[in-house]
Amino acid sequence: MPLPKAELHLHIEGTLEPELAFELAARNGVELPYADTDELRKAYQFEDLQSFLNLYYELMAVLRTERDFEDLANAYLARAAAQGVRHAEIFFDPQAHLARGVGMGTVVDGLWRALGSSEANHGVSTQLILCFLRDESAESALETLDAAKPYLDRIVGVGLDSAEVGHPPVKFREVYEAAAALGLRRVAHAGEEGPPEYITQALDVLGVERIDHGLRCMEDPELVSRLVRDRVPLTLCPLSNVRLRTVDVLADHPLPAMLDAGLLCTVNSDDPAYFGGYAGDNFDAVRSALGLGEERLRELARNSFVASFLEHDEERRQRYLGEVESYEFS
Ligand SMILES: Nc1ncnc2[nH]cnc12
Ligand SMILES: [Zn+2]
Repeated sequence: MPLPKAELHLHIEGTLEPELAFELAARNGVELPYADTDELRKAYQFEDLQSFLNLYYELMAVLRTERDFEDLANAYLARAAAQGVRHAEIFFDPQAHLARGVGMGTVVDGLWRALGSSEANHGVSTQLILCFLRDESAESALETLDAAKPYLDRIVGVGLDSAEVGHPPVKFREVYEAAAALGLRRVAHAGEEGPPEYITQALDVLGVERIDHGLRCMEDPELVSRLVRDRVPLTLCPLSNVRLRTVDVLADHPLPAMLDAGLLCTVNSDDPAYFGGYAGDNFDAVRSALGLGEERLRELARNSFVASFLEHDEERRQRYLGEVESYEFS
C-alpha cells in the first residue's frame, strides 16, 4: 500500500497521456501532427517552461466534449488513487478551452462528472481550482472569473499559471481581489522560473495562501524566514523541475535543504503525463535520488493534508492525517 497523500499541484490538462490524446483525436476527428504515440512521446524533450507549454496547449485540441473532460479526469483519478492519493486539488485552465470555442460549462460539467463520483469510484476526494493564464491579459482573467460565476459551487479557489517570467503577480491584483470577495481560496505559481520577488508579490498583492513551486525562494533568506514563520505551504514538483530544467538533476534538488530550513513543503506531479510520473512516482524519485528517510516522507505526506483546503471537513483531514501517522513503510 502506498503512503497516503494529498496532491495539491496538478494540472488536469497535464494528465493527458499520449494514448488518450490519440483516442480523443479519433473520436473528435482532430488531426494531430504526430504519426503515433511513440512519435508524440519523442516530442517530450523540453528546454524550459515555454517549450513544454507549446506542446501542452497544442494537445488540448483533442479535448472538446464533456465526455472528453470526464474521461481525462477519470484516467487521472484512477492513476492517482493507485499511487496513494487520497485527496486531489485539481487545476484547470479554462482560457485555453474558451479560446478554442469550448465553453466553461463543457469543461466544468465534464470534469464534475468524474469528480462528483470520485470518492465512490476511486476513493479520492477532490476540489477544483480555476487557473488564470498569466500570459493572457488581466481583462481576460476578469472575463474568465465572470464566466465561472454559475459554477462557483464546484470551484474552491483560483490559481495563476502559464509562462511566468515577464508576467508578475501584480498584473492580476484586480481579479484576485474579485475572487477573494467571492469567497474563493487563492494560490499562484511563483518562483518556478520567475524571481523570488514574484513570490513576495503573490503573498502581498494577491493574498495567496499557498505558493505553487516557490523553488527560487531559496535565493532570498529573508523570504525563506517569512515563509517558515507564516507556515506558507509550497507545492513542489521535483520531476517537473528536472524536465523543465529548473534543476539539472534530481540529486541537486533543493528539497532536503528546504525541509531542513523548516519550509512547509509538499511533493506533487504538476503535469504527470509529460514529466514522467504521478504523485507516488515523485515521492519514490525523491526518496531514491535525495536519500530521504521514512520520517521525511511522512512529513511530506502530513504537510500535504495540512496544506490542503479541507477546512470545510476537518474530520476528513484528521482521518487522512491519522492514515499518514499509522502508515507502515515496507
Ligand atoms: N509547471 C507549470 N508552470 C506554469 N504553468 C503551467 N501549466 C501547466 N503546467 C505548468
Ligand atoms: Zn504547475
